[in-house]
Amino acid sequence: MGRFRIKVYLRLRPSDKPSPFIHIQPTSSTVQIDDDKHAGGGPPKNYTERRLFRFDGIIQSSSQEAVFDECAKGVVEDVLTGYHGTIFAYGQVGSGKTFTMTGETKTFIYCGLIPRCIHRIFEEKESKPAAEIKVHVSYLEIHNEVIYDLLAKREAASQITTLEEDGTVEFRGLTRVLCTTEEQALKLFFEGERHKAVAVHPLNQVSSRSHCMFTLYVERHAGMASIPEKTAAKLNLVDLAGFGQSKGIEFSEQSKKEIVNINKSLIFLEQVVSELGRGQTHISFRQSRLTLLLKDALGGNSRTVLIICAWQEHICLDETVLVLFLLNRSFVQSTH
Ligand SMILES: Nc1ncnc2c1ncn2[C@@H]1O[C@H](COP(=O)(O)OP(=O)(O)OP(=O)(O)O)[C@@H](O)[C@H]1O
Repeated sequence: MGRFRIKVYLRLRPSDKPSPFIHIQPTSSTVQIDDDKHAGGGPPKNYTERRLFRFDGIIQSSSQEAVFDECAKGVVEDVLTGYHGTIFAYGQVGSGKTFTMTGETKTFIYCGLIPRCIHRIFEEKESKPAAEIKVHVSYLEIHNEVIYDLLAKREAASQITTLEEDGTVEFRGLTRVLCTTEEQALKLFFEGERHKAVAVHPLNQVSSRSHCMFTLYVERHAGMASIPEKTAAKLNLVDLAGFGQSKGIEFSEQSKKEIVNINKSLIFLEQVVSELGRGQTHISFRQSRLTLLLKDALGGNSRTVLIICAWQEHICLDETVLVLFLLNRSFVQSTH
């Protein structure tokens, strides 16, 4: 299968006092960030040569439903016709990744992409019984470079090993549950959420300390007039742990270890992105659990959407530029 282009969206966390150095041009989907050398802050010196960033879309104050329609709906429709899909959120601590992927779940209007993807898949299953759609789910997290099964007892989870089959990454030992209803899938997702590794961080009271992937495996067992073949595809929904500086902040030994592991795995991710951007023949996917986890998504065998979440506050400007520069350059500049 040929390489699909990865779509990149920027979601800016709402702010009462956005940095005056950030200029958003919604019509051209670009963000211009001014140099702030004189004020002693602003973009890190290495990155000053380029500060205009282009996206497939910029999300500022859209509803959760609008974010689903713009970023995720097309991927889910493709999964229903047999293409693998991946949607992942990346950004600084507290920038809105979990809000984007999970959302606030008490009322549907604030639900994020994962409950909405589940809803759309079961809507299709129920409206087309002749297609005999079967849905399985799994949920894993990578915490300190160990893979845990969020649908099983935590201590059993480190038995999971990764293997590559038919060019896609599979996880041996990971629980996969057949769900016949939307409620069942949602219940498993929320149960898994409760097992995630979280901690208090100065930028976020409930900060994810692990990379999490919820997967829906969708099989169509009977062909139909619109889609004659039987199909099988998976949709990976990934909420990455946030990167962040730890300078000047008191953290426990456990938190320090988590921060080192998170930042290290995100650096490996950026390396892979950069290798892909340069068109290298060998891509170092195997250097961390995270890059292996995202191999399908980045390597071209999947419809992939990256949502970069970012703060607009001036105090976070260095990190915002860094995230835009590192992940955005390979995907977007080469494609527009
Ligand atoms: N677009 C948004 N609209 C409204 N509230 C938001 C938005 N983005 C984030 N928030 C709020 O900001 C807080 C932090 O967001 P969230 O937990 O999603 O960040 P995160 O990027 O997942 O952080 P971490 O990396 O620490 O896990 C939450 O209370 C969330 O509700």
